[in-house]
Amino acid sequence: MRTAYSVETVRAAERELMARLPEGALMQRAAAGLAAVCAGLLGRVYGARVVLLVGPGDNGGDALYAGARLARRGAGVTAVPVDPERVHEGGLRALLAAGGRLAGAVPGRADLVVDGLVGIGGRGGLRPAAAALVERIPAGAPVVAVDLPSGVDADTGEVAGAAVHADVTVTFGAYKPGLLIDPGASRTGALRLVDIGLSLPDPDAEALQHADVAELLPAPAAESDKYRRGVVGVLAGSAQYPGAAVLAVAGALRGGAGAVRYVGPAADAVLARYPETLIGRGRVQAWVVGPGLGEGRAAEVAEALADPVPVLVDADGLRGLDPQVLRARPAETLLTPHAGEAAALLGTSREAVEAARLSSVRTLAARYGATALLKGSTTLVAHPAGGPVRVNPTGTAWLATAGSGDVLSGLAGSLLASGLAAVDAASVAAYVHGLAGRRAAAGAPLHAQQIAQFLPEAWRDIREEARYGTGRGGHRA
Ligand SMILES: NC(=O)C1=CN([C@@H]2O[C@H](COP(=O)(O)OP(=O)(O)OC[C@H]3O[C@@H](n4cnc5c(N)ncnc54)[C@H](OP(=O)(O)O)[C@@H]3O)[C@@H](O)[C@H]2O)[C@@H](O)CC1
Ligand SMILES: Nc1ncnc2c1ncn2[C@@H]1O[C@H](COP(=O)(O)OP(=O)(O)O)[C@@H](O)[C@H]1O
Ligand SMILES: [K+]
Repeated sequence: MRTAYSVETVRAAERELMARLPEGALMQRAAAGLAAVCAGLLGRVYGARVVLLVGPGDNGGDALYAGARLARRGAGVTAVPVDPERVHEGGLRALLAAGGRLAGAVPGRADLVVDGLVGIGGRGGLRPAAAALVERIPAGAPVVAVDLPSGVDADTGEVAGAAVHADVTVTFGAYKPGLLIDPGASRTGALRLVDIGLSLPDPDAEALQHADVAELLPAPAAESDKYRRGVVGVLAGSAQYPGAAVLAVAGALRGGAGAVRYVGPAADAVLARYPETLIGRGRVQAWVVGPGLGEGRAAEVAEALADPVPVLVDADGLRGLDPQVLRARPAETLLTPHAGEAAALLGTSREAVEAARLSSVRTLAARYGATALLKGSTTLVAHPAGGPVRVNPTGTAWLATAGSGDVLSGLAGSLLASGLAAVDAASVAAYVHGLAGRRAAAGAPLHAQQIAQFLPEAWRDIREEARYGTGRGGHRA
């Protein structure tokens, strides 16, 4: 599990550790790790042109001390401060003593740029003086961000105005949620964590990795039968959107349940493609409700919600949901909106949800008393009682294709029916779906049926890598 911690938590852990260490020891650990990553990227340090963008706080201090280490190995290091009156004193002294120099403007050429403008002390978008330095970063020069790309909110991943686009981010002590969640995540490039010895409590966000998913994936026991494995009911599709039913069933058939039961007007289309589907009402261990339902189906949605089993609500099923009804349910509810549907549930705009994904998913879960999976560039899963938000590390923007969400809801519902808790079903489904999407796309456009077709391969890869370390991996960073 990759875990991430809020600024407040990181600061508290830092204070606790700093009290037990000589002054400046933590910053030296950070700078040593940063310099090592920079040296690795440069290959040859001697003679390399390194530019440090230096803000007024300790983030600038880290950059200066790392620059001093590179200068001692023969790099030509130029520090450009945002404000020459406010530069980390010890760091500047170290850099100058190592042969580095101070400049008033960003040089036109660099082999490496180090972004030490702001770290966890940054608030809001970059101010004009800092943003002006970012604009002058020489084209093509690789950028290493110190702790986080300046301009990205460490706690949320929100970006208000200008922000650095890093090729590599070297973060200290712990990942911060903003490094894992878009739009911040798309600015970090490759993530490197430098251990500075912090002891940390429970995380604020967490991302599953192959081994975690492998442990959660259901597998039939020797004495299993189709009913014991769980039956998932799919209430989806309409005369207008029969394909949504087919795609939700396609996902559900590949999600671990022993049988898929379809309810709705698209039975012919479903059977034509998947004759193994059971048709019509009957007992189920979980419901998937909503894909392609169209209008005027509220009574059927209400009927499914009245069944005391876990229910996943997606797409048209999300319209006009009553939080009181969800809160009163004796079993878990899982909502799987995209940003537009989440906006409707929260009474805000799609843009507001996309700009603040973390707070949106938390609010949604708390307000509706349901587990919430917010789809999109970074899929997030929140539990109604709080706790760490799950951040999905797999996926590709090629997944933004019609019907992709229907496959996801079928898959997640099938995992619910096989007994996973809603948070696990949601985050495992997003993980496997994202991996299948990447396999299916392989750099080219894909369509939703392909995602479903690649689910077994993704599933197998996860199990194999966890067991033998032989899979092809699934992590974005
Ligand atoms: N603590 C530790 O043990 C360790 C900490 N470490 C390092 O310290 C970093 C935290 O350092 P920090 O607390 O000094 O804050 P930092 O990120 O440099 O930013 C504050 C400065 O930026 C300014 N500023 C703020 N917002 C801005 C904006 N939007 N646009 C422009 N400027 C803005 C703000 O200006 P002010 O508001 O004061 O005018 C203030 O001067 C942390 O990320 C890690 O790198 C490591 O060495 C490991 C050990
Ligand atoms: N920019 C993106 N990057 C990664 N994944 C995305 C992006 N946009 C959408 N997705 C994923 O694609 C799927 C789209 O689902 P949804 O919006 O419900 O589409 P549909 O309703 O057509 O099925 C979700 O799994 C979502 O997380
Ligand atoms: K930075």
